[in-house]
Amino acid sequence: MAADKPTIRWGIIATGLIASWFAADISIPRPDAKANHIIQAIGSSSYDKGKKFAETHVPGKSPTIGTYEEVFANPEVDIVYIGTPHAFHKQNCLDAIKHGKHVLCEKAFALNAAEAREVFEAAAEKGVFVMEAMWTRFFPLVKSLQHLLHTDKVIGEVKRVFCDFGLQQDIPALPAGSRLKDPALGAGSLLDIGIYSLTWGLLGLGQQTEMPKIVASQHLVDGVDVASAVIVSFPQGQQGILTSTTFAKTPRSFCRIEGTKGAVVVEGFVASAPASYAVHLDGDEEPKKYEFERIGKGFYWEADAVAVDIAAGRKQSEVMPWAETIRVLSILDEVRRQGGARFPMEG
Ligand SMILES: NC(=O)C1=CN([C@@H]2O[C@H](COP(=O)(O)OP(=O)(O)OC[C@H]3O[C@@H](n4cnc5c(N)ncnc54)[C@H](OP(=O)(O)O)[C@@H]3O)[C@@H](O)[C@H]2O)C=CC1
Ligand SMILES: O=C1OC[C@@H](O)[C@H](O)[C@H]1O
Repeated sequence: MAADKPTIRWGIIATGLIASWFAADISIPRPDAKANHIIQAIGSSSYDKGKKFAETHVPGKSPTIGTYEEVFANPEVDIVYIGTPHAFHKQNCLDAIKHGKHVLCEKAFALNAAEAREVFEAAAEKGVFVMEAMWTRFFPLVKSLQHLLHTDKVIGEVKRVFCDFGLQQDIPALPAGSRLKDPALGAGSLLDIGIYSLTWGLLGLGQQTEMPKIVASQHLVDGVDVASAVIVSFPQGQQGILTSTTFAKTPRSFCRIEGTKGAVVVEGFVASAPASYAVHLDGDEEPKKYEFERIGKGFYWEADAVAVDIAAGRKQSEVMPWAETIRVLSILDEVRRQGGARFPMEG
């Protein structure tokens, strides 16, 4: 373990898909890691699930297995990683914060902006670090793209971003308790995958912090949105045309950013770290391709950033600050207001 880097001890709550990806990824030895990551504790609804999770995804180590509450109360845990369904994020965050733990909570950070505000107020009062795990914002590809678009302005003024994310999930065929089907768990394509289209749209259009004008339409099946189409418009005329669906797997996902001098196409799956983007400048015969390598899936980029922020005493990330989580959720709130998707606990 490198002594010149911060060391952070994680408590992971939930043993589902994302928790398994996160645990495996931060355990990968990386020469360029910015932090040492220790998985200190696993919290689960079932001891057996926790034990199996540890054996499978944290092999050779012996994290403490317990309930969520035991993870929150564990003095050897610095930060709690929350990988539960959307509907539980607010309470899980509040419980962790109450025990003085830092928090990294999966996207979507909460069901709506009001819930997120409640969590950030609690974090500010307790003086702990909290961040939404919108890992996309930490990809080296995304950082490179933002620099190319907004610092070097290689394609001129960005005018439009098109982003679509489709995942084929046969929602009616899923079991009743699935987080993708049950509105009480925060189900719906918008919070699950539409949030990626929105993220690429906001990042592609620039660093605006204001709320855009929003026009949205959703298609609901049994109260769950299976398709969402959103147009965000900013005062200078920039527009994001941002869609998501669980009807079909759209061809490897898609993101195209158009400027006054050319366009950028992001190639690959926009929810996992894409491998490349291509810059098509007006008048050029061939696009210029920028390629990015990674090991594992790439969750360690956000985890490293969190560890570095905490070691520096910061309470928020500059890359995914509280105000941005609230802005994203406020946009999603408005999309659902226009589109009709409601969660039962919202009344
Ligand atoms: N960043 C990314 O790429 C991804 C992010 N996500 C996000 O991660 C979160 C979880 O998604 P995912 O891992 O796919 O979900 P899963 O359904 O695979 O896992 C959720 C886990 O939460 C726990 N849980 C607690 N209460 C319930 C309940 N009532 N019903 C179901 N599970 C419960 C369970 O763990 P236990 O029983 O051990 O307590 C369960 O295994 C979501 O916010 C999602 O948007 C998901 C996939 C990818
Ligand atoms: O964040 C996500 O990305 C990958 C998808 O499989 C998953 O449903 C979603 O939560």
